[in-house]
Amino acid sequence: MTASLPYDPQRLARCADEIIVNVRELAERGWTPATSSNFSCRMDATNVAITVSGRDKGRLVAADIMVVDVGGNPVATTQKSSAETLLHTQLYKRFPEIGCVLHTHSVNQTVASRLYAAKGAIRLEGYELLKAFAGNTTHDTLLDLPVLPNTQDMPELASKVEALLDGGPMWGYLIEGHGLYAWGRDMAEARRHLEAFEFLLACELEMRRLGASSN
Ligand SMILES: CSC[C@@H](O)[C@@H](O)C(=O)COP(=O)(O)O
Ligand SMILES: [Zn+2]
Repeated sequence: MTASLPYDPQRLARCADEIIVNVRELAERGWTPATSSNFSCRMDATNVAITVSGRDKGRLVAADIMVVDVGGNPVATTQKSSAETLLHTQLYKRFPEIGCVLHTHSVNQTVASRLYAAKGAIRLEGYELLKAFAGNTTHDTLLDLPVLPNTQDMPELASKVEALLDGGPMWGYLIEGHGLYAWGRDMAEARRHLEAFEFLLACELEMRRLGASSN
Protein backbone atom coordinates (compact mmCIF):
# COMPACT_ATOMS: atom_id res chain seq x y z
CA MET A 1 0.00 0.00 0.00
CA THR A 2 1.31 3.51 -0.77
CA ALA A 3 0.14 6.79 0.70
CA SER A 4 -1.50 7.77 -2.58
CA LEU A 5 -3.08 4.46 -3.65
CA PRO A 6 -5.73 2.48 -1.75
CA TYR A 7 -4.18 -0.78 -2.98
CA ASP A 8 -0.77 -2.42 -3.29
CA PRO A 9 0.58 -1.54 -6.76
CA GLN A 10 2.81 -4.63 -6.71
CA ARG A 11 -0.24 -6.78 -6.17
CA LEU A 12 -1.88 -5.10 -9.18
CA ALA A 13 1.24 -5.78 -11.26
CA ARG A 14 1.19 -9.48 -10.30
CA CYS A 15 -2.55 -9.78 -11.08
CA ALA A 16 -2.07 -8.00 -14.40
CA ASP A 17 0.80 -10.34 -15.38
CA GLU A 18 -1.31 -13.38 -14.54
CA ILE A 19 -4.28 -12.10 -16.56
CA ILE A 20 -2.11 -11.13 -19.55
CA VAL A 21 -0.30 -14.48 -19.76
CA ASN A 22 -3.39 -16.63 -19.31
CA VAL A 23 -5.70 -14.59 -21.53
CA ARG A 24 -3.17 -14.58 -24.36
CA GLU A 25 -3.37 -18.38 -24.37
CA LEU A 26 -7.19 -18.33 -24.29
CA ALA A 27 -7.22 -15.81 -27.16
CA GLU A 28 -4.92 -18.04 -29.22
CA ARG A 29 -7.64 -20.70 -29.03
CA GLY A 30 -10.13 -18.24 -30.55
CA TRP A 31 -12.16 -17.81 -27.37
CA THR A 32 -11.97 -13.96 -27.28
CA PRO A 33 -12.86 -12.75 -30.80
CA ALA A 34 -13.20 -9.09 -31.78
CA THR A 35 -12.28 -7.57 -28.37
CA SER A 36 -14.95 -9.68 -26.63
CA SER A 37 -14.51 -11.34 -23.22
CA ASN A 38 -13.36 -9.94 -19.87
CA PHE A 39 -11.21 -11.12 -16.99
CA SER A 40 -10.53 -10.28 -13.37
CA CYS A 41 -8.59 -11.32 -10.27
CA ARG A 42 -9.18 -10.38 -6.66
CA MET A 43 -6.37 -8.25 -5.24
CA ASP A 44 -7.51 -7.97 -1.61
CA ALA A 45 -10.73 -7.75 0.41
CA THR A 46 -12.01 -4.67 -1.40
CA ASN A 47 -10.14 -4.37 -4.71
CA VAL A 48 -10.33 -6.29 -7.98
CA ALA A 49 -8.03 -6.13 -11.03
CA ILE A 50 -10.17 -6.21 -14.20
CA THR A 51 -9.76 -5.63 -17.93
CA VAL A 52 -10.46 -2.18 -19.36
CA SER A 53 -13.50 -2.14 -21.66
CA GLY A 54 -13.01 -2.64 -25.39
CA ARG A 55 -9.36 -3.77 -25.39
CA ASP A 56 -8.08 -6.55 -27.65
CA LYS A 57 -7.90 -9.34 -25.08
CA GLY A 58 -5.31 -11.28 -27.07
CA ARG A 59 -2.88 -8.37 -26.87
CA LEU A 60 -3.35 -7.12 -23.34
CA VAL A 61 -0.63 -5.00 -21.73
CA ALA A 62 -0.40 -3.82 -18.12
CA ALA A 63 -2.23 -0.57 -18.96
CA ASP A 64 -5.27 -2.64 -20.02
CA ILE A 65 -5.81 -3.87 -16.47
CA MET A 66 -7.37 -1.46 -13.96
CA VAL A 67 -8.74 -1.58 -10.42
CA VAL A 68 -12.37 -1.50 -9.31
CA ASP A 69 -13.80 -2.00 -5.84
CA VAL A 70 -16.19 -4.86 -5.10
CA GLY A 71 -19.04 -2.44 -5.82
CA GLY A 72 -17.70 -2.08 -9.37
CA ASN A 73 -16.48 1.52 -8.98
CA PRO A 74 -13.15 2.51 -10.57
CA VAL A 75 -10.37 2.99 -8.03
CA ALA A 76 -7.78 5.75 -8.58
CA THR A 77 -8.25 5.79 -12.37
CA THR A 78 -10.34 7.46 -15.07
CA GLN A 79 -10.32 4.31 -17.21
CA LYS A 80 -13.61 2.54 -18.00
CA SER A 81 -13.82 -1.00 -16.72
CA SER A 82 -15.48 -3.84 -18.61
CA ALA A 83 -19.11 -3.27 -19.57
CA GLU A 84 -19.78 -6.47 -17.61
CA THR A 85 -17.92 -5.46 -14.43
CA LEU A 86 -21.01 -6.06 -12.30
CA LEU A 87 -21.04 -9.76 -13.29
CA HIS A 88 -17.53 -10.06 -11.86
CA THR A 89 -17.90 -7.97 -8.74
CA GLN A 90 -21.17 -9.58 -7.65
CA LEU A 91 -19.24 -12.86 -7.31
CA TYR A 92 -16.35 -11.32 -5.34
CA LYS A 93 -18.79 -9.48 -3.09
CA ARG A 94 -20.84 -12.53 -2.26
CA PHE A 95 -18.11 -15.18 -2.01
CA PRO A 96 -14.88 -14.18 -0.23
CA GLU A 97 -13.25 -17.41 -1.45
CA ILE A 98 -13.61 -16.52 -5.15
CA GLY A 99 -10.29 -15.20 -6.49
CA CYS A 100 -10.69 -15.12 -10.27
CA VAL A 101 -13.51 -14.69 -12.83
CA LEU A 102 -13.08 -15.49 -16.54
CA HIS A 103 -15.56 -14.67 -19.34
CA THR A 104 -15.08 -15.90 -22.91
CA HIS A 105 -16.99 -16.02 -26.23
CA SER A 106 -15.94 -19.29 -27.90
CA VAL A 107 -17.95 -20.75 -30.78
CA ASN A 108 -18.90 -23.82 -28.70
CA GLN A 109 -20.07 -21.67 -25.78
CA THR A 110 -22.07 -19.39 -28.05
CA VAL A 111 -23.71 -22.14 -30.14
CA ALA A 112 -24.53 -24.28 -27.09
CA SER A 113 -26.01 -21.26 -25.29
CA ARG A 114 -28.42 -20.75 -28.20
CA LEU A 115 -29.36 -24.41 -28.56
CA TYR A 116 -30.15 -24.81 -24.85
CA ALA A 117 -31.57 -21.36 -24.03
CA ALA A 118 -35.16 -22.59 -24.11
CA LYS A 119 -34.34 -25.35 -21.62
CA GLY A 120 -32.53 -22.90 -19.33
CA ALA A 121 -29.63 -25.30 -18.69
CA ILE A 122 -27.37 -27.91 -20.26
CA ARG A 123 -27.07 -31.16 -18.34
CA LEU A 124 -23.48 -32.45 -18.24
CA GLU A 125 -23.51 -36.02 -17.00
CA GLY A 126 -21.24 -39.07 -16.86
CA TYR A 127 -18.07 -37.42 -18.12
CA GLU A 128 -14.70 -38.11 -16.47
CA LEU A 129 -13.89 -34.42 -16.94
CA LEU A 130 -16.59 -33.49 -14.41
CA LYS A 131 -13.84 -34.24 -11.88
CA ALA A 132 -12.15 -31.02 -13.02
CA PHE A 133 -14.73 -29.09 -10.99
CA ALA A 134 -13.69 -28.41 -7.40
CA GLY A 135 -15.38 -30.83 -5.02
CA ASN A 136 -16.24 -33.49 -7.65
CA THR A 137 -14.52 -36.85 -7.18
CA THR A 138 -16.33 -39.02 -9.71
CA HIS A 139 -17.62 -39.09 -13.27
CA ASP A 140 -20.82 -40.56 -11.87
CA THR A 141 -22.44 -37.20 -11.22
CA LEU A 142 -24.27 -34.46 -13.07
CA LEU A 143 -23.91 -30.73 -13.39
CA ASP A 144 -26.60 -28.46 -14.85
CA LEU A 145 -24.89 -25.50 -16.50
CA PRO A 146 -27.47 -22.67 -16.45
CA VAL A 147 -28.25 -20.59 -19.56
CA LEU A 148 -29.53 -17.06 -18.91
CA PRO A 149 -31.20 -14.79 -21.48
CA ASN A 150 -28.87 -12.11 -22.82
CA THR A 151 -29.46 -8.43 -22.12
CA GLN A 152 -27.41 -5.23 -22.11
CA ASP A 153 -29.03 -4.39 -18.76
CA MET A 154 -26.31 -5.54 -16.35
CA PRO A 155 -28.28 -5.02 -13.11
CA GLU A 156 -31.06 -7.18 -14.58
CA LEU A 157 -28.60 -9.90 -15.64
CA ALA A 158 -26.85 -9.71 -12.26
CA SER A 159 -30.14 -10.19 -10.42
CA LYS A 160 -30.80 -13.36 -12.45
CA VAL A 161 -27.31 -14.58 -11.54
CA GLU A 162 -28.01 -13.84 -7.85
CA ALA A 163 -31.10 -16.05 -8.03
CA LEU A 164 -28.98 -18.87 -9.49
CA LEU A 165 -26.36 -18.45 -6.77
CA ASP A 166 -29.10 -18.79 -4.14
CA GLY A 167 -29.62 -22.34 -5.45
CA GLY A 168 -26.23 -23.62 -4.24
CA PRO A 169 -22.58 -23.86 -5.24
CA MET A 170 -21.79 -23.45 -8.94
CA TRP A 171 -18.74 -22.70 -11.09
CA GLY A 172 -20.24 -21.00 -14.12
CA TYR A 173 -23.15 -20.09 -16.35
CA LEU A 174 -23.86 -19.36 -20.01
CA ILE A 175 -25.57 -16.30 -21.43
CA GLU A 176 -27.67 -16.92 -24.55
CA GLY A 177 -25.92 -16.08 -27.82
CA HIS A 178 -23.14 -14.49 -25.79
CA GLY A 179 -20.67 -16.69 -23.90
CA LEU A 180 -19.58 -18.30 -20.66
CA TYR A 181 -18.72 -17.04 -17.18
CA ALA A 182 -16.56 -19.33 -15.05
CA TRP A 183 -14.72 -18.74 -11.80
CA GLY A 184 -12.56 -20.31 -9.12
CA ARG A 185 -10.53 -19.67 -5.99
CA ASP A 186 -7.56 -18.60 -8.10
CA MET A 187 -6.55 -18.27 -11.76
CA ALA A 188 -5.51 -21.92 -12.07
CA GLU A 189 -8.83 -23.19 -10.74
CA ALA A 190 -10.93 -20.70 -12.75
CA ARG A 191 -9.05 -21.67 -15.89
CA ARG A 192 -9.49 -25.38 -15.18
CA HIS A 193 -13.24 -24.81 -14.80
CA LEU A 194 -13.39 -22.72 -17.98
CA GLU A 195 -11.51 -25.34 -19.98
CA ALA A 196 -13.67 -28.14 -18.56
CA PHE A 197 -16.88 -26.33 -19.51
CA GLU A 198 -15.53 -25.67 -23.00
CA PHE A 199 -14.55 -29.33 -23.47
CA LEU A 200 -17.87 -30.65 -22.14
CA LEU A 201 -19.87 -28.26 -24.34
CA ALA A 202 -17.86 -29.43 -27.36
CA CYS A 203 -18.72 -33.04 -26.43
CA GLU A 204 -22.42 -32.23 -26.09
CA LEU A 205 -22.50 -30.45 -29.44
CA GLU A 206 -20.69 -33.38 -31.10
CA MET A 207 -23.12 -35.85 -29.51
CA ARG A 208 -25.99 -33.82 -31.00
CA ARG A 209 -24.35 -33.85 -34.44
CA LEU A 210 -24.08 -37.63 -34.19
CA GLY A 211 -27.70 -37.89 -33.10
CA ALA A 212 -26.54 -39.47 -29.84
CA SER A 213 -27.46 -36.75 -27.34
CA SER A 214 -29.94 -37.37 -24.56
CA ASN A 215 -30.00 -33.62 -23.93
C1 LIG B 1 -17.16 -6.81 -28.58
S1 LIG B 1 -18.72 -7.53 -28.30
C2 LIG B 1 -18.60 -8.23 -26.65
C3 LIG B 1 -18.95 -7.25 -25.55
O1 LIG B 1 -20.22 -6.67 -25.79
C4 LIG B 1 -18.96 -7.93 -24.20
O2 LIG B 1 -19.85 -9.01 -24.17
C5 LIG B 1 -17.61 -8.42 -23.82
O3 LIG B 1 -17.42 -9.57 -23.52
C6 LIG B 1 -16.47 -7.47 -23.76
O4 LIG B 1 -16.84 -6.22 -23.24
P1 LIG B 1 -15.76 -5.35 -22.45
O5 LIG B 1 -16.48 -4.08 -22.12
O6 LIG B 1 -14.58 -5.17 -23.37
O7 LIG B 1 -15.38 -6.16 -21.24
ZN1 LIG C 1 -19.22 -10.79 -23.15
